[in-house]
Amino acid sequence: MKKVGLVGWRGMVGSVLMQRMVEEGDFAHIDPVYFSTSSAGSKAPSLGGKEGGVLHDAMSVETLKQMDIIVTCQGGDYTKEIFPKLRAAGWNGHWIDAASTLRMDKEAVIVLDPANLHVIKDALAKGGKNWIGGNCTVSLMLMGLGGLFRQGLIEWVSAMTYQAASGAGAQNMRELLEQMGALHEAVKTELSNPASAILDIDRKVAETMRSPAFPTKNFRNTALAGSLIPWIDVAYEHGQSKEEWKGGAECNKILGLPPFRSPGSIPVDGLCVRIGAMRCHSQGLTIKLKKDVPVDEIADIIAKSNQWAKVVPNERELSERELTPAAVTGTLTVPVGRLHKLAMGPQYLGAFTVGDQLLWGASEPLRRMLRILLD
Ligand SMILES: NC(=O)C1=CN([C@@H]2O[C@H](COP(=O)(O)OP(=O)(O)OC[C@H]3O[C@@H](n4cnc5c(N)ncnc54)[C@H](OP(=O)(O)O)[C@@H]3O)[C@@H](O)[C@H]2O)C=CC1
Ligand SMILES: N[C@@H](CC(=O)OP(=O)(O)O)C(=O)O
Repeated sequence: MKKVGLVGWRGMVGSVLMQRMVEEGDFAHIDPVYFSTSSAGSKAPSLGGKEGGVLHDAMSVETLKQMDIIVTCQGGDYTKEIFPKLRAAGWNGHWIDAASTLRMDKEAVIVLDPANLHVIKDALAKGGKNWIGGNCTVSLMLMGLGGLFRQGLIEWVSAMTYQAASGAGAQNMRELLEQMGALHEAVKTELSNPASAILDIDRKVAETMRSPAFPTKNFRNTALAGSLIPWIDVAYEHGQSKEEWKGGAECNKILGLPPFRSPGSIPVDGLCVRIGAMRCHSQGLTIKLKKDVPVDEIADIIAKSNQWAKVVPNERELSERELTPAAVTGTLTVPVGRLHKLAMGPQYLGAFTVGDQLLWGASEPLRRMLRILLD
């Protein structure tokens, strides 16, 4: 049985991964070895009916070297420090990683098997060893629209995103809730009185979210609750944020197309915005099709692209009920709705999609890559 080193298993992404591995019976196929950057020597968890033993030092190249496969959700700094040392020490095992550090490396494949099994299989056949999970927004878009890409129907995509607090980390999810609580606290007396003036409530809410006492440390001194943040990650190039750049760069790499902005690649671009959802990213998509395809055919292609993509008819009640973070959170379903031709012409398609960014956006592609290596 393959020795699989698990690093970052107790973090937010790692915990979701462990939960999914238990649900899918993955532990039955591996000999799990747990690592920690902070508590080596302590008791490891026992998951999937397997005794975890003790935690090993995640910084020890000597111990890591004994693994056949390493799965890490520990983060980019860890990858930057440990991965080159491990390879330099001659380790030839498989490295499965949630962090973005290695994504654009020539040797690495960005894994999302429902969309790019062919790319994964090609790389495996050529001896590939580095398997990196994609950016959450990109993976979720491809889970929803994979069929249209696969059939070569897409000329370009503009993705306007509505990204959840979880993408910024566990502390940000907590801070969002603290902000919501602070806003409610500020007006709870007025709210309990149906006769109170809404503009007074609104004024108090605005004062509260602008107050220095409002909890904003994790969101870089900005309110998210009752507001939004129209910038995610660092500035990159061409006026894009890095999150926006990843849309084009990673999407093309995942699909095995030429590099973003080079001939033969598909332009993917748009604005990435943080909103007050907990862990589901949503995207409003404008898609230029290569030809005029009827909407019912498009819906059919999307519905058949994988078992998780689900078409929501373009109707008000169904969209309100099924095409929302509240409906999707904690599930693997990726609904795609609001499908209709836009006023720009018959080749322009509007769509809206939602997905859990801790599942398909982070942990699930890693878990599935592990199974591809094991099966
Ligand atoms: N957040 C996201 O949406 C996404 C994240 N990623 C990648 O995954 C990486 C990990 O992200 P995320 O899971 O959010 O990071 P976390 O901060 O939740 O966890 C990372 C590590 O922090 C340590 N840690 C310290 N204190 C705690 C605590 N109280 N509870 C749990 N862990 C703690 C753990 O390491 P130890 O046990 O060694 O102490 C843990 O493995 C990111 O850096 C990113 O590269 C990828 C896609 C999406
Ligand atoms: N940047 C994403 C989350 C994330 O971790 O992305 P990446 O895996 O590309 O670093 C967000 O903020 O929603």
